[in-house]
Amino acid sequence: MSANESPAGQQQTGQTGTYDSAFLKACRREPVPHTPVWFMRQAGRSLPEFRKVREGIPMLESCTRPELVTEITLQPVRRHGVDAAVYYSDIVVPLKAIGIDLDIKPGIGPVIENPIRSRADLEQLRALEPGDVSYVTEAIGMLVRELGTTPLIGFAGAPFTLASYLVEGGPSRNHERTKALMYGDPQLWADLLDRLSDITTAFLKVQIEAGASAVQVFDSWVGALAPADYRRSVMPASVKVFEAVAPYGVPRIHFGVGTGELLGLLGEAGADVVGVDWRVPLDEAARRVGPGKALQGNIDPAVLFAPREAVETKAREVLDAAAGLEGHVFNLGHGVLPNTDPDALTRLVAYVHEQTAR
Ligand SMILES: Cc1c2[nH]c(c1CCC(=O)O)Cc1[nH]c(c(CCC(=O)O)c1C)Cc1[nH]c(c(CCC(=O)O)c1C)Cc1[nH]c(c(C)c1CCC(=O)O)C2
Repeated sequence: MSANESPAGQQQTGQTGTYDSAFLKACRREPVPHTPVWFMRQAGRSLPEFRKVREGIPMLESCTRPELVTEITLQPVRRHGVDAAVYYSDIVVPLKAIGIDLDIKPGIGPVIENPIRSRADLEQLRALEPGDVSYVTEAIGMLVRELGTTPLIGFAGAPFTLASYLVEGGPSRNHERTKALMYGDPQLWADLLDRLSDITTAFLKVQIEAGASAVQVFDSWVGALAPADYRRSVMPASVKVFEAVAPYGVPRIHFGVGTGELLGLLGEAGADVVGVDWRVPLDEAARRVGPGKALQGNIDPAVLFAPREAVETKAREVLDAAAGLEGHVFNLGHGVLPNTDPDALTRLVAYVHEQTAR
């Protein structure tokens, strides 16, 4: 039995040697040698070595170059000693790959040339074929060889968060056009989310088949919804994604921001691990999510700008709140902010490892 096989001998992942890693054990709610740590947006602008290799290369182009993707994905693993790598890409990469005219504008985010607001617009959303993102398969192949026993997390945007970009045409504070479509034309909305769930699923499958050891679904903006609306108009599409990737047996993480009132439903949607932002302490989050799930989180990313002692006090609070959990993956409550001092992240990883060594 190789290290990436379960006791039953079932092949769990294409990435050899990661099965016994602290990160995957925590996701499976098994005892761990230390609490595993990784950071959302760990690969990116907070690192000088990232800015150096990305110089002059637009974001979306960088995602199509396997050697560059491999280097950027490895940078935070080398520097911080995190317990998992997160694949360098973006939630809009599969949309670009099926021919949607979009760009990622520095300092703004994804901007869509022809937003989707009518039934005719829906035709822009064709199915994603693995061949559309062959660079992802190639990059993950290179990465899993380089990473050894460090697991690689693949990811995709959840249907609601992708829909918000597509309908608004770009980032939005209030998601008003998105909600207008959701309330005003429920059938078109349902069809839109259903197509997006197939694209999200296809993108996750490519990453798992290439060797990713876990996947995270980012529903970053879903906290804008009331629970009843989430349950009726969004949850079915997310459930479909989690069910479709379940047979692979890799842990599925489900993350959103401002989801205090939605945590129970996020748990119900089917993931193995629920990501929690900094607004709800993890012990309370565990009560809301219910049994049988690991939790991920949840230090406020802005805390990293405070002096070391304050960061450690906050990290200690997170660890204390997590003490009774079935499984805990330490993370921020949202992505690393661009101006974060990388050394503060390195120190935080060391602190969590040292405080939780068993
Ligand atoms: C909502 C969302 C997006 N993209 C993503 C999400 C979900 C996570 C979240 O909630 O923060 C996911 C994402 N985007 C990126 C990653 C890389 C992997 C990692 O986490 O390290 C991940 C996981 C790279 C990126 N994605 C982006 C950058 C920066 C752009 C650049 O370097 O040119 C990176 C490194 C751009 C992007 N792409 C998006 C935004 C809002 C932005 C920021 C715009 C800006 O402030 O410049 C859409």
